[in-house]
Amino acid sequence: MTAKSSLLKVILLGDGGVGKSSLMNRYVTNKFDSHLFHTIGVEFLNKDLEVEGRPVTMQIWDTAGQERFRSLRTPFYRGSDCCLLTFSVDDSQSFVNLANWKKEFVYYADVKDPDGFPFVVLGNKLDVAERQVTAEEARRWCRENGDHPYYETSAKDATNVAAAFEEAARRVLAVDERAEHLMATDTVNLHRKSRSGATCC
Ligand SMILES: Nc1nc2c(ncn2[C@@H]2O[C@H](COP(=O)(O)OP(=O)(O)OP(=O)(O)O)[C@@H](O)[C@H]2O)c(=O)[nH]1
Ligand SMILES: [Mg+2]
Repeated sequence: MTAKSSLLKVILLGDGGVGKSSLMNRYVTNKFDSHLFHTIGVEFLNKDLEVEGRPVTMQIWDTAGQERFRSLRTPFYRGSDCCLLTFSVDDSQSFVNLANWKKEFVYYADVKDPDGFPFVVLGNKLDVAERQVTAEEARRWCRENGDHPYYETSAKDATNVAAAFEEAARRVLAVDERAEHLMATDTVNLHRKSRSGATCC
């Protein structure tokens, strides 16, 4: 009997033009289009994969990064299992804005435990020569803002794209496993005889 596939909702956030749609398209269809239009609102695509032997259906939500579409995208944050905070290594403002994106997500997704929530940070457009953000700067931000995994990607030549999305899935499954473990150890077994034989009442 094949194991049931877990459905994971993964959302891409980040400034307009950093490459969110391109990353989703590269990962799901393995295509790259250098003349993509700005996303309006949100779109999603599904991708089936296996993570550590477990079947997973990843529902990837791509959002409009432009400020004017904030009210169109924020209602879709709720219920996300992982958030991919995306910037472009050739655009320092998109890197500076990561903190705002994280704050916006935590607020509208109503995340109860931001420190325990799986974020993955993507520095896209690695193929572009003129960088404005160094890998060290980006890694330091990730370390200091929640110890998030960091991937430098290129939707154009596919560098690290699958690796970044697979890490997102691993992080979600790890959170689920931790929660299941806590549930299992927290539940009191009312039928088990107490070891010492002592009775409480
Ligand atoms: N060189 C290079 N260009 C890229 C890469 N990823 C995206 N682009 C280009 O950057 C532009 C913006 O990419 P999009 O994927 O539309 O960006 P977005 O984050 O979805 O933008 P919004 O929909 O406005 O939020 C497009 O012209 C892409 O072809 C990349 O890895 N390398
Ligand atoms: Mg887009």
